[in-house]
Amino acid sequence: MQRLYQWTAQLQLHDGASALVRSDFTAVGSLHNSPRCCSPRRLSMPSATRIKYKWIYGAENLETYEPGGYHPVTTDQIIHNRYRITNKLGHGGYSTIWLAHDQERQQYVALKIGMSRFDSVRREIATLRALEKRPCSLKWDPAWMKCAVLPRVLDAFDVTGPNGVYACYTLAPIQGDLQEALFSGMFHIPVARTLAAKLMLTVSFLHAHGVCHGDIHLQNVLVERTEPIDHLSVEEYWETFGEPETEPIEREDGKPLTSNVPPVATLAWSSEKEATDLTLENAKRLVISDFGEAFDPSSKTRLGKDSHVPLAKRAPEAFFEPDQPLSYASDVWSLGTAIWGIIGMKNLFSDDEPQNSTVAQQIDLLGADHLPPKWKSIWQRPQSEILVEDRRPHPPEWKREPWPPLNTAFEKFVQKYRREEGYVPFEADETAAILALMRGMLRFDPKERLTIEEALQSEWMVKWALPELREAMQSDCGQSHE
Ligand SMILES: Nc1ncnc2c1ncn2[C@@H]1O[C@H](COP(=O)(O)OP(=O)(O)OP(=O)(O)O)[C@@H](O)[C@H]1O
Repeated sequence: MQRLYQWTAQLQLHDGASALVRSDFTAVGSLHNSPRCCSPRRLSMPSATRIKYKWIYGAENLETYEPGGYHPVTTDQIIHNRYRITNKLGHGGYSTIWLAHDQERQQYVALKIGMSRFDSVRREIATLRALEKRPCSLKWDPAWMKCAVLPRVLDAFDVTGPNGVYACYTLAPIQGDLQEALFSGMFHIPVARTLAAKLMLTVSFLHAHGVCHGDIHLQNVLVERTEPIDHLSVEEYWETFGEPETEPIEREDGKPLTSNVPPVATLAWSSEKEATDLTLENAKRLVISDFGEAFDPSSKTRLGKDSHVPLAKRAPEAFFEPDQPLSYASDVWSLGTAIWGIIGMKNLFSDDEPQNSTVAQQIDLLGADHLPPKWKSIWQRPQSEILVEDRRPHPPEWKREPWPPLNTAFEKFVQKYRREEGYVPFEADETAAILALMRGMLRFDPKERLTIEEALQSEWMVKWALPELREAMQSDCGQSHE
C-alpha cells in the first residue's frame, strides 16, 4: 500500500488532470505521518534534546518513542501475557493500533496502546463503556437502534514498558478507514448513500445519548472486515496476508538504539481496498472509531481552542470563539465535511492549510453574507488591533486562489470527477437535496445549523440515503450495539 501511495502521489505531480487521485494529495502525509501526530502540542522534550531518527515513510513519528510516548512494539511480541502481535493496523497522535491474536479466546482483536503521557485512551475506554449503559435521552427510532454500531471494549488493561505506563484496550479488528479507501477512487452512489446514512445515524445515536464525538473525520470512520480470520493461526494469517512490512530504525547520529524505540518500524497493514471496490455489504458495516475526544457537553466544557479536529473539518466557532464551549453543532459541521468527502473526490476544504486560509475557504464557499455580524467584525478587524495573543482568524496575508461557492464546488469537486472517471453523476433532484443538506449542516452560526435530528429528516436522507441503508440492512445490521 505504501507503494501505491507513492505512485499515486507521483501521478498527481506529473499528471494531475488525468489521474483519479485525490487532488489534495497532502493526504499522503495525513494517512501515516499526520501533522496532528507531530504537532508541537504532542511533544514533551525540547527538540534540541530529542533523539532524531532517519525518517521512514509510512511510520509513526519515531521521535515520539521516548519517555511519555509510544510503547515500542514488534511483531510476535506477547502483550499482557495474552495478545500476540500479528500485524500493525495504524497509528494516531495518541496511540498505535495492532492486530493481535488473543491466545485465550483464539480470536483476533485490534489492540490500541496509548502513549503514556496522554489519558486519551483511558477517556475513550470510559466513554465507550458508559455509552453501553447510557439511557437514550431523545426519541430515537428503535428500528435503527441496533444498526448504530459503536466499537465495543473487549478488554482494558495497563502495560508498563520503557516509556511509561500505557493504557490499552482491545476491540474488534476493522478493515480500514474511509480516508484510505478514498485515496484513489470514489464510492459508487448507492455505497456513498449507505455510508452517509449510517454515519449520520451513528452520530445521531451518540447525540441522543448525550455524547459529542469531538473528532469526526474520515480517518475515524472505518468499515468492518467482511472476511473471517479467527479460524487462522498467526502463522496461517501471515501465509495468507503476508508478514508485516518493516524497516530498520536508525538514529541520525548513528549511535545504537535505546530500548525506548523498537528495532524496526512496522508499517500499517492495508486491505488495499479502494473506494471503488467497496460494496454495500462493506458500507453497511461502517463504524465510527476514536472516542478519545468524545465528551458530554452537559457535564464537560470543551472550549473551541481545545478542539483537535483537523482544521479542514473543524467548525468555524472553534476559530472565531475559541474561549466558548463547543457542542453538538460542531460535530454536525464536521459530519457535513465528512459526508462531502464520501460523495466527492476533493475535500470540501483543503487539508493542511493554516487556520486563516481554512476560514477564508469557508467564507468563499458559503458566502461572506452568511457570516454572523460579530464574526464579520472579528474577520475584518484592522491589523493594528490584532494583539499577539489574539489567535482569532483574519484574512490571510498572502495571495491565494479563491475557493468556489458551494454549488460550483459540487460541480467541480464531485460531478466533474464522476463524469470524467466513468462514475455515474448525481441526478439534478438528488444534487439539489444534497446541497440543501450541506447548506443546513454548514451554517456558520451553530445555533442556526441543523441539529442531527433535523439533518436525519432532510430530503436527501429521507428520499435517498436512508432507504439505501434500509435495503442494505434488510438481512441484518452487522454487529449490534445492544
Ligand atoms: N478497530 C480497528 N481496526 C482496524 N484498524 C483500526 C482500528 N482502530 C483504529 N484503526 C486504525 O488506526 C488508525 C488510528 O486510530 P485512532 O484514530 O483510533 O488513533 P488515535 O491515536 O486515537 O488517533 P488521533 O490522533 O486521530 O486521535 C485509524 O485511522 C485506523 O486506520
